[in-house]
Amino acid sequence: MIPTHDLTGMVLAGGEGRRMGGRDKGLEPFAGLPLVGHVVKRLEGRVAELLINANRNADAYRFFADRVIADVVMDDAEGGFKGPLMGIYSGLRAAKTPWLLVAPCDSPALPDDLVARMVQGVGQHDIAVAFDGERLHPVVALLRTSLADDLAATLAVGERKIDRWYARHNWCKVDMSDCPDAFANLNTEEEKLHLEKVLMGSSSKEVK
Ligand SMILES: Nc1nc2c(ncn2[C@@H]2O[C@H](COP(=O)(O)OP(=O)(O)OP(=O)(O)O)[C@@H](O)[C@H]2O)c(=O)[nH]1
Repeated sequence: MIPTHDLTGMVLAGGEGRRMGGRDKGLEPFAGLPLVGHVVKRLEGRVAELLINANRNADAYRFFADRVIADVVMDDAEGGFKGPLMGIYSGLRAAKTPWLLVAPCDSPALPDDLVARMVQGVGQHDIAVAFDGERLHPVVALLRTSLADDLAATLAVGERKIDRWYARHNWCKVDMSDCPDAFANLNTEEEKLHLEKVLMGSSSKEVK
C-alpha cells in the first residue's frame, strides 16, 4: 500500500476550455463552488501535497492547493498547449513523492474514496487508470513519478495520446463500474447546466 506521505495529488486545470468559450473551466461556478473545489475535496487530507496544474489565474487557484504549477515549457519548435499529457508530465516533475495521483478539474462527481480506490487498485503496477466498466478515464490516474524521464522523451517525439503512453508501461485498470456516473465531465455551458441539475436533484440533494 502507498502511504499518504508517498503520494501527491494533482488537479489538472491547464486546458484552454475552448468548448466553454475559452473560459478557465476549473474556476467556473458549479453547485456553489468553483469546479476545481469539488475535485480538491476528493484529494485533500489524503495526500502529502496537493497541486493544481494551471496555466492561468494562478492566484485564484492558490486558495485551493498547496502549490500551483504551470505546464513545463519544452524546448521545441511547436510551442503552445500540448494537452493533458503535458500536465501529467509537469506534475511528475513537480511532485516530491514517489507517486502522483491526477484528476481532471471538470469532473465534479468523482467518488469520495477515489484516492483509496486508486491506491488499492495499483498493486504492483507503475500506472493505474480509472475504468468505469465501459471506458477508461486516462486523466484519472495514479503514476510512479520515476516515469518522468520516459514521458519527457515521449513528449519530445510529439506523442500526445495519454493511453498510447500508458500502454507501453506496466499499467492496470481500476474498476469503478459500481459508480459510472462519477466520471461525468463537462465541456460546454449546456453540459454544465445539465450536470448541475442532475447532481443537485440526485438522492443526496447536494453535491458533496
Ligand atoms: N496542463 C494541461 N492540462 C490540459 C491541457 N489540455 C487539457 N488539459 C486538462 O485535461 C483535462 C481534460 O481537458 P479537455 O476538456 O479535453 O480540454 P480543455 O482544454 O479543458 O477544454 P477544450 O478546449 O474545450 O477541449 C482538463 O482537466 C484540462 O484542464 C493542456 O494543454 N495542459
